[in-house]
Order: sequence, then C-alpha cells, then structure tokens
Amino acid sequence: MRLFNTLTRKKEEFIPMVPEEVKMYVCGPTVYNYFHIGNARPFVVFDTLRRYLEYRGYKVTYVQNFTDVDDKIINRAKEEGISPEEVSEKYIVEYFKDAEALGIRKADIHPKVTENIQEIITFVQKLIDKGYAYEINGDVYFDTTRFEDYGKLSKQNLEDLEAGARIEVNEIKRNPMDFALWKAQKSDELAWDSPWGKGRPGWHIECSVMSTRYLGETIDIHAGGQDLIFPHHENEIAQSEACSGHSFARYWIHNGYINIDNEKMSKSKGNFFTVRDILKEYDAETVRFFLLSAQYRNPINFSRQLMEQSKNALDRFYNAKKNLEHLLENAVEKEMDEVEKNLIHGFENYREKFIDAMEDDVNTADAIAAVFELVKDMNASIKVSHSKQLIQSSLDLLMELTGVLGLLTKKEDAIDSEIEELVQLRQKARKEKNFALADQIRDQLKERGITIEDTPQGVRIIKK
Ligand SMILES: Nc1ncnc2c1ncn2[C@@H]1O[C@H](COP(=O)(O)OP(=O)(O)OP(=O)(O)O)[C@@H](O)[C@H]1O
Ligand SMILES: [Zn+2]
Repeated sequence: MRLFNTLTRKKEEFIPMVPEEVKMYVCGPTVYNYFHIGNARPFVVFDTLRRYLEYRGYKVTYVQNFTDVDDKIINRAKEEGISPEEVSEKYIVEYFKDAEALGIRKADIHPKVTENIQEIITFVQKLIDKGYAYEINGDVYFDTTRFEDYGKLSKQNLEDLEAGARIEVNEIKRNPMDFALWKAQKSDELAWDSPWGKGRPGWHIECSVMSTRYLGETIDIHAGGQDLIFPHHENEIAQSEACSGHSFARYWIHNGYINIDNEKMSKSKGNFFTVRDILKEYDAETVRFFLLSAQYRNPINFSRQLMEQSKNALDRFYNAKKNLEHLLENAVEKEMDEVEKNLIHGFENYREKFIDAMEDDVNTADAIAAVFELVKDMNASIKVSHSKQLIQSSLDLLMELTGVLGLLTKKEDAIDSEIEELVQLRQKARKEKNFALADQIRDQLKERGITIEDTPQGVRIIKK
C-alpha cells in the first residue's frame, strides 16, 4: 500500500516495522464541545484506514487520545459554573455517542492527559536533564535551537520561523519558537504538583508521552488534520526525538479540511455544524458516506447538495442489498453453471478495483466508485432464475467491500420491531378492507422514510 507521508511529501510504500503489525496514533479531540463535521473527518478516515489494514491482514494497535486539560475546557467550565473535569467527562460521553453513530470503532486505547501527568513530568524532566529544556519561574520550555531537525515536518527552517515570530511583551523564553512543556499555575485553575511547582502540561507534550507510553518510542503511523502539522506535530517530533534519540513516527498522515464557503470549518470561527445537529436531518451513514466521498487529502466543501448526493448514492447501495436479499429468499439451490461462474468472476474484478483504489493512499472516492460499478453490474445481470449460490456470493462481495468502508452496517431488525408492527397492522386493515386506515399507516411509515411495496412474494419494506 502507498501512503502520502507528510515527512517526505511523497507517496511511499507502506512497510510497518514489524511485518503484519501496525502501531497507529491519531490525535483526538479537545473535549469541550460536541464535535463538528470537520473534526469528524480524521476520525472517520483514519478509522477507515484501520479497517482496511485489518482487512489486508494487519494487526493494528490504534490509540486516540482525549485532550482533557486545555484553556478551552477551563473557559467552558467557568462559563457553565462547573468543574473542568465535569466538562471533559460530559464531552467524552458525547464523543462516544456520535462516534458510534458514525461507525467509528473504539480505539484499542483512549488515553487522557489527566491519567498521564506523572509520565509527562518524567518526560519533561528527562528533556531538562538532556539539556533540551529549561525552567523559568515554574514554566518549562523546549529549547528549539538545541534540536537540529526542528522544522523538518513542516519544511520550515528555524531562522525563518524566528524572523516571522511575534515577540510578546514580557516574553521570558530564550528563543521565539520555544514552546511550553509545562505551565506554572497562574490563579486557582487546575494544577498538579511537579518539581517546578504547581502547574499543568502544555498541549504538545501529551501526545509525545501517550504515544510513547502505549505504543513505544517509534510508531508506524501518526495521524491528524492538516492544521496539526505545525506547530503540534513539529513539536511532538522535537520532544520525542530529543528524548529518545530515535525516529518518532515513520509515516505522518494528514487529512484535508472540511470547508464552508472555501474556508476551514472551525469552532473558533463559528462556521461549523456539529455532527449532533446534522444527525437530526441525515442518517449517520450518509454523513460517513459524505466524509469518504473524497480522497482524504482533498478539501471538501460542506453543502446540502453534497449531503443529498451522498444520501442518494447510499440509498442505491441499500437498494441493491435489499434486492439481493429479496431474490435470495426465493432463489433455488443448484450448482452454479458456467454462465453463473463467469458472472461471479466478473464481479470479482470490482474487488480488485476497490483494493487498487485503497492501496493508492486510501482513495475512498475511487473505492466507492468501484462499489458503484459492482452494484450497477449486479442490478443488470442478476435474475430471479439465478441460483442461491450466485446470489449469496454476490451479496457477500457487496457486504465485504462496503464493510471495509464501514457502510451498509445498519441492522435492519434493530430499528424495526415498531415498524414491523405498523406493517402488520396495515396488512390487517387491508384484509378488513379498511383502506383509509391502511393508507394512513402507509403515510405514517413514509414520514419515517419507509416505503411499502406489495409484491407477489409479500410486502417489501424499503428504507431510506
Ligand atoms: N475543518 C476541518 N476539517 C478537517 N479536519 C479538521 C477540521 N477542523 C479540525 N480538524 C481536525 O479535527 C481533529 C480534532 O481536533 P480538535 O478537537 O482539537 O479540534 P479543534 O482544533 O478544536 O477544532 P477547531 O479547528 O474547530 O477549533 C484534529 O485532527 C483537527 O486537525
Ligand atoms: Zn496530538
């Protein structure tokens, strides 16, 4: 598989350190709000990369942190008159609700900063001992001039960066680009005891520490949104490589933005839609489909039109699945003849196309296109007269490919006991020739996105 590595700005063949095993770290959310559809993009695309790697036989260890110590959390806590812990705990619960809806599987480990304070202190102390960090008035800073490779990820050199840096009044750092590893407590905010007095960790150090603690000094893939390349990931590299003396992450993968009117969607600009709100209008799989409809490095402009397109496209996948299931119910078991075997063989070409697309830097847009072609071909060539074997293999293939994308996973039966009941009621009404009631129930179902078709084989339920 080839992945675009931000470190080299090239698509490279992906070769993990240990054959068949992948250690992967994804920068997680700062938990002070519901996440927006821009934030959802890294979670969904890297979840898809994980699913694909597993599909190809890799054992993936996946870590995604929660940033539960941050100024934004502290401010939100003040606004709401609750403690910062209450804010972060609440939004971690809410994160899992939306993530589950979007089919984002849980990471193997979801560490929090607050569970890693001792480890952070030890890490910072080691950087001081090695001469890479210094303490002033209870703050600890990383000395960027001591780390030769500073700027290697964002392709900037330290002199240019320093020249462009704004010099703040009361600046106590030695160099303009030095950044905080530990921040002394200013008032009564959240703080922990440390060798430098009461304080709390800076932002960047947490990911260096958690990645090292849970995955080791060198990992295979470190991922996040493009806005994290500088300074967050640049600083992570500086801290980690200064501390261990080894390469920190071998492949740096960054997703492009979800934009609104060609501007990055962000909480600070206020131009965002939370996933929670979008889910009131669209099904969660439609949102996931939308996020996968472009290759992960390309920007996507969020629009209702694109959401509608995603909805329609996903409906076509679901309808293909329903058709196959329906045919399966009535199909006969018989040996596949040559014609059927050739059909299956033809369908399998789409699996190859799908894999080629995913191998090429996780091109989910082309992978989805391959599933489309498969669906089109199946719709055109599978007939009522075909064998159970052929129909089952076709359905399995469709489910195999969409499963890698985390699509077509809706459990029909789970939503349906109530709907089933309404359908039964309508049948009964029809039998009793109470057509007014039957129509009323049909309209009621329609409002919930359910269409009913009366076929010779019985009632067919179609969901949007
Ligand atoms: N518009 C966007 N499109 C794609 N990814 C984004 C977008 N905005 C944020 N991200 C990514 O979302 C992930 C979660 O980050 P985090 O919760 O810290 O968001 P944030 O930086 O507070 O969001 P914001 O930029 O809206 O303030 C990060 O990987 C970040 O790069
Ligand atoms: Zn991070």
